Amino acid sequence: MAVYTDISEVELAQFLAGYDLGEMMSYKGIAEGSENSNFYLHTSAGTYILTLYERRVDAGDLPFFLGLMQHLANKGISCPLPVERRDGSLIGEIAGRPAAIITFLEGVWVRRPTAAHCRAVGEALAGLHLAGSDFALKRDNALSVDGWRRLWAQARPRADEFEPGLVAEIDGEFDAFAAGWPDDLPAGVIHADLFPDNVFFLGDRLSGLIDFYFACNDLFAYDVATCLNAWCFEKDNAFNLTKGQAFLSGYESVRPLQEAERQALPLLARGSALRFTLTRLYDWLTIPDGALVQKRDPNEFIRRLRFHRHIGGVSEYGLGRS
Ligand SMILES: Nc1ncnc2c1ncn2[C@@H]1O[C@H](COP(=O)(O)OP(=O)(O)OP(=O)(O)O)[C@@H](O)[C@H]1O
Ligand SMILES: N[C@@H](CCO)C(=O)O
Repeated sequence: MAVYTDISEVELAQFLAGYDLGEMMSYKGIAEGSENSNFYLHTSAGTYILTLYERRVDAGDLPFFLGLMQHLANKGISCPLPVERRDGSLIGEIAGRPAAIITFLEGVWVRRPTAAHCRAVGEALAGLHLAGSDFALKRDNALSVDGWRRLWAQARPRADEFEPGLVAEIDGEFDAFAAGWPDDLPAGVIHADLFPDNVFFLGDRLSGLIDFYFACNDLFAYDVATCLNAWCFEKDNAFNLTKGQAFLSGYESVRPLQEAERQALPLLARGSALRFTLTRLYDWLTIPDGALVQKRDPNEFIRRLRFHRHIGGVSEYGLGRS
């Protein structure tokens, strides 16, 4: 599910009066996604996505997210283009929530990515990093080490209910980050959540990137690490070297990694695995059973975290292998 806020036809008609999108023909809630409320919107001008921004999105960040999509789309990245309102702004309000309309992208997300998909995602991620380099707005990563500490403070008292011993294990992770989290690697605009459900394909061809609502300024290699976690592990949580190699060689075909970025990958991948462990654990502990929201399993990322903690060297990700 992701329709937290329902809207009436009357509310929608009033909202659409702020746009040059012709007559409303139909709209329908979208079940997928977990953060915001999304609707397919058909008007006489075409098909669009209407998003109402919910709990994790700070309205003050919307100019960054929507401006970034506009910037990237203008640079040829296939991502949704926010539709301007009659007054030139990108953000309106419906049902008491900030809301925007963005263009509809063709394609489907792949449930079982192949190495070819992973390679295409690597190329697209590097393309995004380059295209974002001259985007004027800045946004700190609210879900980096300090943000993880805040989430952990809330989840920690009950974390051993999820898995006995988790409190001690995750406390230990924070010690590792305090000792060595890098801050001097190449940085810029990152997507920060480029999971399979945020990448559309038409066959093997990548047709678009969506969901820029965690985008921020941070290390490029952290985004690489997140994609290794999101794309290159199997359903049994085993790392797939062929996919790792395909993803990394796709990325490096557009933007080669510096040696310091390569060497930082195990720690960055641990941090990224912790980030998704913590948001999932927080949701697991706070979303009531029976709520319509789909809860994602923290265990998948606890397992990834353990994998990265014990990795012997970056060749185990497929770097430096031909
Ligand atoms: N521009 C678009 N074109 C086509 N479909 C879209 C577009 N944007 C969103 N969707 C559809 O809406 C769904 C949810 O979108 P999105 O991933 O942005 O939501 P979210 O609530 O932020 O989810 P997440 O849990 O991934 O953060 C997508 O899986 C897709 O089916
Ligand atoms: N992609 C995230 C959800 C949005 O942050 C996850 O799989 O936990």
